[in-house]
Amino acid sequence: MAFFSKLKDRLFKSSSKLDEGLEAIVEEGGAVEPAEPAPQREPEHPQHPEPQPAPEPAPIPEREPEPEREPEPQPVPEPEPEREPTTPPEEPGAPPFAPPEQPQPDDPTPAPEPPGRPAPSEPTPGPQPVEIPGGAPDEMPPQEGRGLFGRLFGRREAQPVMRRTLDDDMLESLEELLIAADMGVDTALRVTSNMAEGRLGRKLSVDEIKRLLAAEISRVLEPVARPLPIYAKRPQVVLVVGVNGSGKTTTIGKLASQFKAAGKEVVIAAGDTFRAAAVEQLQVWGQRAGVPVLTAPEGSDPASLAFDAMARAQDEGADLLLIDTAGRLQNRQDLMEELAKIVRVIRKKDPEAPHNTLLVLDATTGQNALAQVEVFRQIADVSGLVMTKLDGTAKGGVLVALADRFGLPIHAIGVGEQIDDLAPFDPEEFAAALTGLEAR
Ligand SMILES: Nc1nc2c(ncn2[C@@H]2O[C@H](COP(=O)(O)OP(=O)(O)OP(=O)(O)O)[C@@H](O)[C@H]2O)c(=O)[nH]1
Repeated sequence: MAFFSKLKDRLFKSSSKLDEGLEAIVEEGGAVEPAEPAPQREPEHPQHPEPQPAPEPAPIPEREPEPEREPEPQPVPEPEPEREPTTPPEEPGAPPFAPPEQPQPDDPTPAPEPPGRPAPSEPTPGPQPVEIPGGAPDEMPPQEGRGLFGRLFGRREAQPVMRRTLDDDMLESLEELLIAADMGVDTALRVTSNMAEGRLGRKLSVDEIKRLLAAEISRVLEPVARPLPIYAKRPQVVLVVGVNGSGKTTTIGKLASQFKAAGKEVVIAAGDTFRAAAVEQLQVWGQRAGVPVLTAPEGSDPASLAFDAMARAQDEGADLLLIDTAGRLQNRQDLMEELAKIVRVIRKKDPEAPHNTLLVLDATTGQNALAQVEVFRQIADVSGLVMTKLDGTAKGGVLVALADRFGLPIHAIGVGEQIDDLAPFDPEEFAAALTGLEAR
């Protein structure tokens, strides 16, 4: 998958850190095992768990008559009000939105399975050992290392490989490595104890450890990997919150472009009226995407802009209204009041709005992202996360900690500044990239 290699290249810092750390751990107490007789055939995808085809984005079907749900009185939109979702658009760009939500407890109509993505798995009650995907890969030398006969007939020559016995010392080193990779203490402990479950005393190579680690990480991430749901509601109002510089404006620009490319009518409200530069930046994105950007004079009331934008989006029958907001956490009380006011006024137009409140987090802030989630959950009704700047940071592990701690849906990740550098969050892909496993 094209995005995988991009993600892997760009997560280089995180994966190389883990790579090097794992090698050091195995070398420290390991020994080179003599070559073993090799099995006859090499699996097609020795490097990846369950060699399945990569999940493909599903197309957005025409907005068609879907059974209207009876509006229910919902004073607080938590959990997310379930509406009829549509499905996501085709390539290009694999937009990070659209597969329908899983049925909510208050929804009498079960949502259809999201195409192209397995349903989020139930949280596993306790540690359950996962199979090392791909079997015993280190017995399999790379293609170049095989003799002509081996290559012709699928036989291969075994090569010696360094292995270390999984014991308490090694687990401790693994924990430290994961903590250093910004996974957080609790998550690192949970992941390593799951890795150890039923495997203490086993000799493991670096590659086997990577597979185990990737499988455990993937298991933590799976339940939260949910693309931004698209509702039949018009306009679907998406409020975008986050601290200054986290990537809100860029994310809105990317989303607007991708929605527009998928045939949706989008309106943007430049609600950060305190930063002229942010407004200009949004205007540039809007021009690029061919999406109107509503602005207001610097320092004016963002709530009144949001109200106007809502009115315009309704008048024009827009599918989506994306509202940018200020991220001045220095004065939390002000920001809380500002966001509350925005919500209050748009609810005059649609009592269920905003339909999504996206918190945009900058991966380079590492563990600080956890604190930001705590704060924004207090001041806004955060319904999902977007993590930006996963390119060029060694702190990608924080996403695993976020998933483990909050369980909030992670809709998309940003790995660059270009329009197509926002993609749906794929847990397996991410885990493989983070641990430095090869592409499937
Ligand atoms: N490398 C990289 N840079 C990003 C990504 N997303 C955003 N950026 C950059 O991060 C910087 C800040 O992004 P903005 O979108 O302006 O952030 P913001 O949250 O809107 O910031 P304010 O307007 O100050 O509130 C810009 O230079 C973006 O180009 C990403 O995924 N990767």
